[in-house]
Amino acid sequence: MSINFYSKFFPLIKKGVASVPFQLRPLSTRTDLFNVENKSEEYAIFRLNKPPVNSLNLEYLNLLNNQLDEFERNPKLKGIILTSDVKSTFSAGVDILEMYKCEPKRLEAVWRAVQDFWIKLYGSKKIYIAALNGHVLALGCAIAMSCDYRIMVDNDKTKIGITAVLLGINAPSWVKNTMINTIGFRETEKSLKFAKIYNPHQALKLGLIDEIVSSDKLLSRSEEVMKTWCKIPTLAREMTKESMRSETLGKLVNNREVDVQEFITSTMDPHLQDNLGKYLASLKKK
Ligand SMILES: CC/C=C\CCC/C=C/C(=O)SCCNC(=O)CCNC(=O)[C@H](O)C(C)(C)COP(=O)(O)OP(=O)(O)OC[C@H]1O[C@@H](n2cnc3c(N)ncnc32)[C@H](O)[C@@H]1OP(=O)(O)O
Repeated sequence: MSINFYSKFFPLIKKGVASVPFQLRPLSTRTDLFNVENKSEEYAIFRLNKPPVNSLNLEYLNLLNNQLDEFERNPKLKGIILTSDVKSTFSAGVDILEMYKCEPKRLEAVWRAVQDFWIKLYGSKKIYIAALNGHVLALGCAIAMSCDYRIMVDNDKTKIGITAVLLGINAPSWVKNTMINTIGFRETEKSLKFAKIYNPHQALKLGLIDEIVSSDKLLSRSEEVMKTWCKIPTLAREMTKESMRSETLGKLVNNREVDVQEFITSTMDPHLQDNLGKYLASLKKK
């Protein structure tokens, strides 16, 4: 049986494979905002690099989405280690400036790009290992949870979690489902309702991350895990991933318009705008 989980949801990607042979692509890609280092034919390291906190605005999301497509087009590539070159932060989530005093058209484009990113990442048949070098907040946490495995630095000051509710935001159902699939229903309910933020040891206990290592070992340990996973029979691994994830994935893929409208309506609400303004000011005041 031929299986291509990703292209089931993105049929056009198949066309890309046909028209642009991957052998012609450069081995490594470097932009100002991220860096892809091909460690072997089988896996690459993908480093986010948008200081100060890898916040995700529309242009950045589009850039990252293109790179995820690029990975999918390479049939020899089995896995990607996703990490950050920004000191002490993996990602602080969506760029709050995209949500504050925003134009509905732009907000819609941002949210569609966020959906695309999650669908590509959660739905990828490749192995994604998150090497969490620093804070992992809000959408950053959803991204980490969408990877297959999470390794975090051993630093008590490093935070991971989703505090959307403090901003007056109800996390979308695909974020809730991703978290439920990671730490279970009860812990997700407590985590989201009470805006819980965890240090690495608390997160490990909960199953939100899988391992803690010292910062100097973060990449070497991630590569060790990746090499082990690359030895697993590919087709069986892909089929297992698909069978574990297709139901959750389908809930957003088949419901994108409702999710977009809910996000726009709730974000444009004056109370939420007021909260966002205060929150931004508090971040700047620090
Ligand atoms: C899963 C999604 C759930 C619901 C979906 C609803 C849609 C919303 C999704 C989101 O992701 S909203 C984003 C929420 N993110 C946060 O609340 C994180 C906020 N940031 C922080 O807590 C901290 O910045 C930090 C990541 C812990 C890093 O702390 P540090 O002390 O190192 O840096 P500092 O706070 O001084 O920040 C530096 C600089 O960056 C600005 N900043 C921080 N986060 C964001 C952000 N998300 N968007 C835009 N800008 C951000 C901050 O204001 C500082 O700016 P300045 O240098 O100009 O002062």
